[in-house]
Amino acid sequence: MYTSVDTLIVGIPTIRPHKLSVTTMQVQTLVLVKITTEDGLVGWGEATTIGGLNYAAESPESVKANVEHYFAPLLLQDKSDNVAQTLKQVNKAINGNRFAKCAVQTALLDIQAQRLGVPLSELLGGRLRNSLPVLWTLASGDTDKDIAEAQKMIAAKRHNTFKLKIGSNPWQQDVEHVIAIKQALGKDVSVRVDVNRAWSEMECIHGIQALQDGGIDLVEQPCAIENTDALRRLTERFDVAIMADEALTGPYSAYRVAKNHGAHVFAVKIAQSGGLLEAKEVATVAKLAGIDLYGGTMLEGPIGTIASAHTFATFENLAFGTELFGPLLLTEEILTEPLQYRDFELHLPTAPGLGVVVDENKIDALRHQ
Ligand SMILES: O=C(O)C[C@H]1C=CC(=O)O1
Ligand SMILES: [Mn+2]
Repeated sequence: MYTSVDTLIVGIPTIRPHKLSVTTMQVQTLVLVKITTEDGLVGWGEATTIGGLNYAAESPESVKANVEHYFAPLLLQDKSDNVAQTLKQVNKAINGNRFAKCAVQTALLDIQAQRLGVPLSELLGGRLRNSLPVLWTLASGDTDKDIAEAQKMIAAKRHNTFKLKIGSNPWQQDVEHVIAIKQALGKDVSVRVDVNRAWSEMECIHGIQALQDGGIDLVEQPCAIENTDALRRLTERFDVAIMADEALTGPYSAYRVAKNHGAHVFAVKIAQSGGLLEAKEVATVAKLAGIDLYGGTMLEGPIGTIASAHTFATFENLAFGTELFGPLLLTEEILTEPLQYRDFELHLPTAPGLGVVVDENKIDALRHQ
């Protein structure tokens, strides 16, 4: 029933350099998976990462190679007409490759939801909200530019919560930058930081204390991915919310962190979780352990972003909102109608499946491979 599986790599310049501790992005490389069926349905998924292999263990090129060589043959010979069984087969036959699995699962669920005539969120348990709060990440690397950018976003009613990417300078310098921005924006604007695992445990102790004293609301993945013991100790030590991000690589890792209450908040990402269904499992683990939720991004374009939105719209608890701003960081639109951002929120579409229409001519023009 599946007649083709294509993986497209699309490069889109960002609106400004986006500086993280692991890389500085000038271009985002979207990885899109397109699956077609015998009866003419088309499903889309996305497996975008950040900075090649700088952020995670899958690159755009590895996703493309593995989808073409391993996922596609499985799907093309699948006659089951049963998505759950197809996904089970894929998970049984293929180890790892969570980003690729997420893109393939998204496309299959997009097709299934279109076939049933319902928005994708309905296959994931149903929507508890039709729009999601979206913060903006300030990452120009310059304090004054970041303040001006934040003020512009507040005035335009686009974002009123900000995350600062830190960790590439000595911690004292980064903390000074954060506190200057917090002071300029005032007490009603929530400011959070993402250290992207750059600090040692001692740097975490000093840096987080200063951030907590300066009125920062949340500290994301301050220490090494594997050092979940340090993350737990920081969670016990501080009142400011400590969030696990890169440490979460699907339901099992979520369970291991949750078991010891190793974070106050989980950043749930569909790609890191290995799919939308697995992201739901991560959210359930968090709920059972009394851990709050935040809807994370791999800075995907509109397809991964709206797939994430369908998933996060089903979460009971979304105490820290989302960061589903990826498409707004890009200079080119690849949908015929852009995603709807207004009044500080992303509004979900109501059409069947993902509910978006991909502009394939635009993609052809931007494609690398
Ligand atoms: O959270 C991350 O680590 C990755 C990403 C999310 C927002 C952003 O600017 O970078
Ligand atoms: Mn993060």
